[in-house]
Amino acid sequence: MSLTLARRCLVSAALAALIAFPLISNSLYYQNLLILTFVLAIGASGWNIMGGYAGYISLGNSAFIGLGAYTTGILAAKQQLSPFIGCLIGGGVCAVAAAVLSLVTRRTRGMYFVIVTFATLQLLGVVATTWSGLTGGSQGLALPLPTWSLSYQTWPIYFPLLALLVLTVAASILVRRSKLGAGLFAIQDDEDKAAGLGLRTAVYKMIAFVLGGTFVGIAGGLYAYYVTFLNVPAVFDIVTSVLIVLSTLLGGRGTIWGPVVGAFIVEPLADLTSTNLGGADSGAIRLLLFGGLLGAVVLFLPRGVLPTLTERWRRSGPKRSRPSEAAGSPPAPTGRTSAPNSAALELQGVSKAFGGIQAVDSVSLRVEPGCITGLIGPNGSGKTTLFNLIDGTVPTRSGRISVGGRRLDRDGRPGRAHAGLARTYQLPRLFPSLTVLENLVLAEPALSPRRLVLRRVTEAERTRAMTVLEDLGLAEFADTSPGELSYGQRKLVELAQVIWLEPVVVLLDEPAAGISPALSQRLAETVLTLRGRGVGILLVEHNLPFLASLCERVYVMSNGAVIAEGTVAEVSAERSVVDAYLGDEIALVPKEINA
Ligand SMILES: Nc1ncnc2c1ncn2[C@@H]1O[C@H](COP(=O)(O)OP(=O)(O)OP(=O)(O)O)[C@@H](O)[C@H]1O
Repeated sequence: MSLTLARRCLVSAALAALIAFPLISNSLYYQNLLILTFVLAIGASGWNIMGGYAGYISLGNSAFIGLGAYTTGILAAKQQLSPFIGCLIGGGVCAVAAAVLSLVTRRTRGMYFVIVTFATLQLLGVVATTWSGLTGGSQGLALPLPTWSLSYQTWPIYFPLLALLVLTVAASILVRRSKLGAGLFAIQDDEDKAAGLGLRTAVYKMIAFVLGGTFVGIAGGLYAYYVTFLNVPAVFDIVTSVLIVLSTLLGGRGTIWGPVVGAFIVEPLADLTSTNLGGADSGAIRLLLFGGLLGAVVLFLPRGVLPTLTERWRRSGPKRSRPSEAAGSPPAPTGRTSAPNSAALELQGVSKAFGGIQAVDSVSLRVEPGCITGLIGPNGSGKTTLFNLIDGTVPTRSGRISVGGRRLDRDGRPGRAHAGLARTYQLPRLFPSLTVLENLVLAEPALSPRRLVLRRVTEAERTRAMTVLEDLGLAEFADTSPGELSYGQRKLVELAQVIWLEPVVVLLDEPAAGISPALSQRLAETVLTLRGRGVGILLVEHNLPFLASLCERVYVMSNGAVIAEGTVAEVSAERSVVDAYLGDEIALVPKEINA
C-alpha cells in the first residue's frame, strides 16, 4: 500500500471514530479530554503555519486563545450575544491582532521574535487583569450557562470544534500546496534570498500569522463557552503556549498532520499532570515539566514523530539513483528590456562604510544592455559589498542606483527584483525545503497577489520551467532536492532562477569558482545567450581567462574605489591595475568559449 493511501485510510478511520464517539459513549471524561485535545490541535495547526512553515517560532500563541475567549465571553456576558456568533467575532479580533503583531515584528527574527511574542502574551494578560470593568479582572468573567439538554451536554461544543479542526487542517493543506506555502518554506530557509527573488516576505508572513491566529481565536471562543468561566491566569497561560509548541514539534513541525498527532499525545499528558499536581506550585512544576519535554524533543526527536516514521517507510521502498551531469542548449527568451537609451545598470557615487572601513568609495559605473561587464579587484576591495548595495541587502546611504533607467536605491529587495535586477551568489543559495523545480518557479518577476493562491507549480510553469532546466542540463533533477545536486549544478539552478526573473541586469558573483570545466562551459554559454537577448551582466570573477573571454569592458576596484575601466586590453596595460591586482606575471588572456 502506498504511503498516501495508508494515510488517507488512517485519517478517514480516525475522523469517523471521532464523529461517532460522543454518539456511542456516555463518558463525559473522555469527551472533555477530546474537546481540550481539539482546542490544542487547532492551536498547534494554527501555530504551525507561521512556526512550522515560515520558521518563525512564537511563544505567545495562547494569546489568540485568550483574545478569542475574552471577546466571546464579554459579548455573551455584557451584550447577550450568542457565543457561537461571538467566537467568530473573536476570530476576527485575533486576525486584526495578528496583522498588527506581524507589522510590529516584520523585521524581528529568531530569538527576538520569540521574546516579542512572549512579551505580547504577558502584556495582554496584564491588560485583561487591569481592565476589570470589561473583563472582570482578577474576579474572572462568567458566561451565561448553556441552555441545551444535559443528555447531549458536550455535543454543541464538541462537533463545532471538530469541524473547526477539520477546517484548520484543510487550510494548512491548501497553504502548504500553494505558492504561499512554498514562499513560507523559502522564508524559513533563506528569507533574504527569497526577498531577492521578488517575494514580498512581509506579506507572506502576515497572511500566515493572520490565518493561524483566526482559527485559534475561534477555538478560544468555543472553549470559553465550554468552560463558562474565564480568568486571566488560566487563559493567557504560557503553559498553553508551551503545549502548542510541544505538540507541533513532537508530531512534526512543518507537516500537515504532525501538530494534530502531537496534540493527541500531549493533551492526555497535560490532563494527567493537571489532575495529579495540586497546590500553589503546580503551574511552575507543569511549566518545568513541559519545558523539559520540549527541550528533550528538540534534542532527541528534532524532526518529530511523523517525519521520522515517514522517512523509515520511504527507506524501506525502492531507492532512486542519482542522475549524471548532462549537457544542454541555451535558455528560453527573457521578456523585459531596458528603457530606450538607458543603461541596464547605472551607479553614480555609491558609497558604503562599515565603521572606519570605507568598503565602497563613491563608485560610478555603467552596464549597457546586451553587454557583459567585468568587475575585478583584490580580495577585500569591495566587490561583494557593491553587489549588496545594488540589490539592497545593504542599505544605500549615498549615491544613485538605476536599473533600465529606473531609480531604485530607495526600493526594497522585492521591488528591485520586480524592476529587473537579479543576482547569483559566491556560494549558491537555494531553498533545501523545495524541489529544484519549485526553487525555480518561486521567483516572482512581478508583483502578483493572485499568484499566492495558485498551486506551487502550475502546468504552464512546469512546461516553461522544464525548458529552462533542459537547456541547462538539469531536467532530470526537477523533482529532487537541491541538496542532492553537485556544487556546480546548484550554481546552474541559481542561474535558472535568474533566467526565470526575466531580468534587465544580472549580477554574477564568481559564477565559475569551484565548478567543473564542463559546467563552466555551459554557464558561459548561458551567460552569452542572456547577453544576446539584451540583458546587461555585471560579472565578478577571479578566474581571469574566463572573465576575459566574456567581458567587453572591465572595471577594476581597489580599496573600495574604481581605479581603472576600459576594455580588457586597456585595463591590463594600466600600471595601477598591475600593481593593485594582476601583478607582473599575469595578463588578462581570454580562454576560448564555444558559444
Ligand atoms: N558587514 C561588514 N561589516 C564590516 N566590514 C565589512 C562587512 N562586509 C564587508 N566588510 C569589509 O569591507 C571590505 C570589502 O569587503 P568585500 O567582501 O566587499 O570585498 P570583496 O572585494 O568582495 O572581497 P572577495 O573578493 O574576497 O569576496 C573588506 O575590508 C571587508 O572586511
